[in-house]
Amino acid sequence: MSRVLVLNAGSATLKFGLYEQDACRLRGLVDRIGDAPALRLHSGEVDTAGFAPAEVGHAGVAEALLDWLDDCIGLDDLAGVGHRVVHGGTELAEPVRLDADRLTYLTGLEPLAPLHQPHALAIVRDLLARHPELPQVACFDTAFHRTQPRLRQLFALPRRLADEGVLRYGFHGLSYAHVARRLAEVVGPASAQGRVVVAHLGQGCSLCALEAGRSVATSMGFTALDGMMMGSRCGRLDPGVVLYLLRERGMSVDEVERLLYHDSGLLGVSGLSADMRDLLGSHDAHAAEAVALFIDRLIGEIGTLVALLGGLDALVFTGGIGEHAAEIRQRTLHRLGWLGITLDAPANARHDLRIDRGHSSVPRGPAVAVIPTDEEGEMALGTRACLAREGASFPR
Ligand SMILES: Nc1ncnc2c1ncn2[C@@H]1O[C@H](COP(=O)(O)OP(=O)(O)O)[C@@H](O)[C@H]1O
Ligand SMILES: CC(=O)OP(=O)(O)O
Ligand SMILES: [Mg+2]
Repeated sequence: MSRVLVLNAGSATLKFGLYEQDACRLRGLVDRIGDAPALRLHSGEVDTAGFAPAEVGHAGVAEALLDWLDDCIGLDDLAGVGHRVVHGGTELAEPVRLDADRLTYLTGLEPLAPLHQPHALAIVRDLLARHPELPQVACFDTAFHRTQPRLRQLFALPRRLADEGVLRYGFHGLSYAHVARRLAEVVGPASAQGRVVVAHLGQGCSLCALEAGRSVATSMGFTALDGMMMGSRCGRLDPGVVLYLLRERGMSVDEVERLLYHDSGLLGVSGLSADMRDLLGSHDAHAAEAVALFIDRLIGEIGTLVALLGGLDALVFTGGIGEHAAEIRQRTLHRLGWLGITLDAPANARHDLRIDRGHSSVPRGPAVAVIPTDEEGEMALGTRACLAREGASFPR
């Protein structure tokens, strides 16, 4: 039976899935990297006792996971391994087999995604050393957005920089591709082909405008720092702030990078936590302000994309916060009544697939949906398609 393993090196977690044909056979993640790494399987098993020591960081955790997978499932006889590599730059816009040239190209993009790209590529190299014959495939967050019109990819910077690749790329494309795949079933074929805004709200947060199921605009840009406020990233920021910190505060480039990627967002404003659950459960005034800012920024991002789309047929929430935080959805939707949105509060509290009132009675206003994301499932599809296309010894 041909089996594909997928690995998703996110900013805070390392997720994996083992797929046999289209069925997921084993799924899990390592979280609390850098603190107390624990391996958790979706079946409920948890290995916290010495899975990997706290001090090993991303590379050590990946090594421990590969050891575990080697023992547990035998990596050698897989048809291939798919990796989430967030940045594919201008050249790579669909899943590709990894070879030395492509690895070099993708390594050159590491500064554009410092929380993700280096970790994913370190795993590729580790696997290459262990199992040189094993086909490895990169699946890109940026790929889904490469269909965007040129205007949406441009910064208002001198033209030569755009020619050199300083463009808005957008991220979370694997998540958006999965949502686009499920849209028709959840909101109906007409709305799915219409003007749709998807809010991916996890550790990283971004929004995407879809027309006929294709990305036409998104909130993230050159890097995964732009747009929506996130767990520990600032999102959209006046670039003058960066100049001020560098020149007037004498901060180094590394210190500013740390501030923007690790110390900002929900964590920076609350002073407490990057985790939305902690903030929603807190009575602290700064936690409340961080949540209020998150909602205000979310409404602004939705408004921008609705304006670019010229209207709204469906709004979709996904990602850890989008799927599980009913309070965030309710407080956001409460302020979007002007769009004709109606909220079915009990459905929202239950995290139903459809949470607008138009669903149960006469259709009215845009559909509002909660669609659980599945980046790993999307990567499994992309990896198989790539292996078939690129003529690997597939299926084995
Ligand atoms: N029940 C919940 N209520 C509020 N927030 C939640 C809930 N479950 C998960 N989250 C939030 O989702 C975020 C993680 O999202 P996720 O998509 O899993 O992250 P990642 O980007 O690492 O894949 C965290 O901020 C977490 O607090
Ligand atoms: C691109 C990005 O921000 O990803 P994540 O949400 O996994 O951090
Ligand atoms: Mg994520």
